[in-house]
Amino acid sequence: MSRSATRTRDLGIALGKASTLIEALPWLIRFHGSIIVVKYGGHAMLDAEVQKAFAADLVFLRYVGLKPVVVHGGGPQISSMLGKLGIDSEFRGGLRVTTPEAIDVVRMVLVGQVGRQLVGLLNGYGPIAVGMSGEDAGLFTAVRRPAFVDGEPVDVGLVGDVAEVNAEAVTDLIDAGRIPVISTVAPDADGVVHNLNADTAAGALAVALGARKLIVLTDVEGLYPHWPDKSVMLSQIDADGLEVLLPTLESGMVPKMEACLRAVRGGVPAAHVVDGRVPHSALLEVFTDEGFGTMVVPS
Ligand SMILES: Nc1ncnc2c1ncn2[C@@H]1O[C@H](COP(=O)(O)OP(=O)(O)O)[C@@H](O)[C@H]1O
Ligand SMILES: CC(=O)N[C@@H](CCC(=O)OP(=O)(O)O)C(=O)O
Repeated sequence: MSRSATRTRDLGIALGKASTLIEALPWLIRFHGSIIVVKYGGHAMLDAEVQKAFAADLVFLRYVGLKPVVVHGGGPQISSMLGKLGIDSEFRGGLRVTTPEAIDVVRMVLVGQVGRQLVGLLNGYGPIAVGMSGEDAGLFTAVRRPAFVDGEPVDVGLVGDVAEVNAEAVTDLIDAGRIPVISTVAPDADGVVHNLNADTAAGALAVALGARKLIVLTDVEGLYPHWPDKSVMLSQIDADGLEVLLPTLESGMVPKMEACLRAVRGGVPAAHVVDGRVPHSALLEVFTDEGFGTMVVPS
């Protein structure tokens, strides 16, 4: 190739990069300064390369002027540790049956293992991430909740809903330019530590922070209304429609869609369920308008 042909090709590549950057401008203007709560599910974090891409996305969002907050799960990681200790995992209505023996393992894995690992990945870019659990600075107060199976309440042990959020525990960190990374265990009013489903906690936190978006990264493309039939995926659903669909949903989708509903009913303009196995899915969700995953909007 001649030198001038090489130069023309290089200019073409450079212009392509500039156009990709400039395409993000409307979204940068729209979301500048906004809090975005990103729930990172345990199933979406099983691939090391995708985890690295997730960390890069979050740091990118922060440096272009958004305020990302991470709420992480760790269901498969907890089940794996319980298995090593000879304890079986049982889920009812999408929630782990949590015995006093299991809660210690849940806390150890979420706070001491998964949370630490994410903080480490983010801090590979500089001292920006701070890990905390619902126990820190009174972030969450839990209240014991049952699961619902076929519409009936079922006791699942030390499992909590979020009764109260001390939003300042997180906004102090955001104001200091940090990315909070939140593990979802929390004490109830008597100080007894409960296991909070991470979707549930992310929905409640998004409301308390007045977030602009809740993004739930999971291991499925979005919400399938006729699951396990995957012929139809909903790209958008409003709160009333979701409320009707909720009783028909099963397993992990129940707390996820309940959380999205809680978020939009509580004033969050949009909640998205997105395939976190796709590298850079968080970034793609913020900077594109093409209906990535399922978007829940207010009615
Ligand atoms: N209606 C549905 N649409 C999509 N996925 C569903 C549905 N019902 C159940 N699922 C299951 O829910 C899973 C996601 O929930 P979960 O395993 O708790 O993920 P996470 O670890 O991301 O919270 C999917 O992998 C899928 O198997
Ligand atoms: C009560 C309850 O089910 N808690 C969850 C907490 C972790 C979580 O939510 O993890 P994912 O987001 O990966 O599913 C559990 O023990 O598995």
